[in-house]
Amino acid sequence: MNNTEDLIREALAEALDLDVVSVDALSPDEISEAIARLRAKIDEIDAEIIEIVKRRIALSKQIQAIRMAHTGRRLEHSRELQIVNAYVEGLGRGGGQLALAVLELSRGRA
Ligand SMILES: O=C(O)C(=O)C[C@]1(C(=O)O)C=C[C@@H](O)C=C1
Repeated sequence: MNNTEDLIREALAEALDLDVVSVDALSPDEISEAIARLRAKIDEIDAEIIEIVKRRIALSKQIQAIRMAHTGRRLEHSRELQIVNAYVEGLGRGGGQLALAVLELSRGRA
């Protein structure tokens, strides 16, 4: 049994709430059901991500407004670098793209 097969079996077993799954024994409807259940979980996570990003944007705008009022500068490049590095550390190279997208949502185009 290779790793991919194990992964699929475990995913199906978890999604369908079964102890052991023989993948070959599942009907097309059961496979569709498993995918629908996994997608529902993804939808929940995406909704949470959207809420969290909205909270982040609000905080970022507060900081930007405060700094703008006190220094006349809205952005802080060194802080943005820290953030990009943290995302790369946490998620690998693609994390950097995500950080840039989050930053753009938070402060507009740099
Ligand atoms: O941390 C700050 O100083 C912010 O203004 C927030 C934030 C961000 O969204 O993370 C936004 C703009 C700055 O250039 C740096 C970071």
